[in-house]
Amino acid sequence: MKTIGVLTSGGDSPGMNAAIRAVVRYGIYSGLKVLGIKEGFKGLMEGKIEEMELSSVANIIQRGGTILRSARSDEFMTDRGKEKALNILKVFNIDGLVVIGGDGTFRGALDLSKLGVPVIGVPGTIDNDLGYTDYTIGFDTVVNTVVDAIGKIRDTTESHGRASIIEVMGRRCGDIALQSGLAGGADSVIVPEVGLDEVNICKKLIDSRNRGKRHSIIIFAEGVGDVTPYELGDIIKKNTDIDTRVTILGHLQRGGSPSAFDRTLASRLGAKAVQLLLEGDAGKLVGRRNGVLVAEEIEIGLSMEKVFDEETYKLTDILSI
Ligand SMILES: Nc1ncnc2c1ncn2[C@@H]1O[C@H](COP(=O)(O)OP(=O)(O)OP(=O)(O)O)[C@@H](O)[C@H]1O
Ligand SMILES: O=P(O)(O)OC[C@H]1O[C@](O)(CO)[C@@H](O)[C@@H]1O
Repeated sequence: MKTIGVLTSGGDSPGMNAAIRAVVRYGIYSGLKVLGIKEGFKGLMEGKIEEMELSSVANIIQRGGTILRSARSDEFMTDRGKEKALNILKVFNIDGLVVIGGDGTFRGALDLSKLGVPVIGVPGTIDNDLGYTDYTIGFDTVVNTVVDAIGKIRDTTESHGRASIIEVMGRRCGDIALQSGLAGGADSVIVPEVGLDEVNICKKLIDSRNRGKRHSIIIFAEGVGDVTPYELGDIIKKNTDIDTRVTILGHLQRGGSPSAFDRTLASRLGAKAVQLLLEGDAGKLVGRRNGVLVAEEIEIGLSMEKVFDEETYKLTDILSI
């Protein structure tokens, strides 16, 4: 193995830069030439590639976003798109590839692996929606960002005696809502894994109001579906007469400097990805389970079920009585 490429794909996540830095520095330390592929699989198909030096990744460990930029590409999902990508990999003599992204990115990696490309996936997504790893890079930072936002929203919610519904990201996975809900002392957490029980939410609000509680915080995961946070606000007003406000945290959650946890995870996983390529042990996803770094076959890692943390869900409910 002489030359490796690295790309970031899907939604960016805080810590992606730390992972790029680790791949580049560990690669160069190991005697490899490292190429940075811009804009994910799209940039790969278009040959948007440049050599990375030690200095290319200086001063980025603390920065959010991704210096390689990210993209989502439908064309890459076609046979023609993958043919283009394979061609570019040959033109640039890329012997191994590190892709940093979420489950969609890993499905793309699996396709490339089946076509004979030695590829390693590094989990960079805020959603924490992958079953084979306890944490994805970016999740910890986002939870801290959301907890900080909850604290600020709580101040004004309390002053006005309202209920605040705060929508957080996480397409099909309630982990961001769940962890930030517990850490932020939310009264209710609504996640796609459980769904919305508006009767129970209204009952809880009335009970706590009757006990003298002046305000409530409801965390609403964006992937819940049928009812929007605004519709939930209307339902609450109609059934409890409690004034509600909705805050959609949106992309504010994905920016900002990564936490120490995410920087550490990204650094360790980026280096492990390069190690596996050097050992000829490609076609894997790297991650962390029970504090230990792991590597799973891409297909197996993708098929591992993401287990919903019922215990934390119940605890959040109990502690908010
Ligand atoms: N089934 C698939 N087969 C091949 N390539 C795929 C597949 N699904 C997604 N991809 C490629 O991976 C890219 C990123 O996927 P996606 O938009 O789902 O983000 P992601 O990697 O899941 O990250 P995030 O969880 O942050 O959204 C897609 O734009 C597409 O090019
Ligand atoms: O960047 P976009 O295309 O708005 O995507 C937003 C989605 O990406 C994620 O941030 C990561 O998958 C989701 O939580 C969110 O639904």
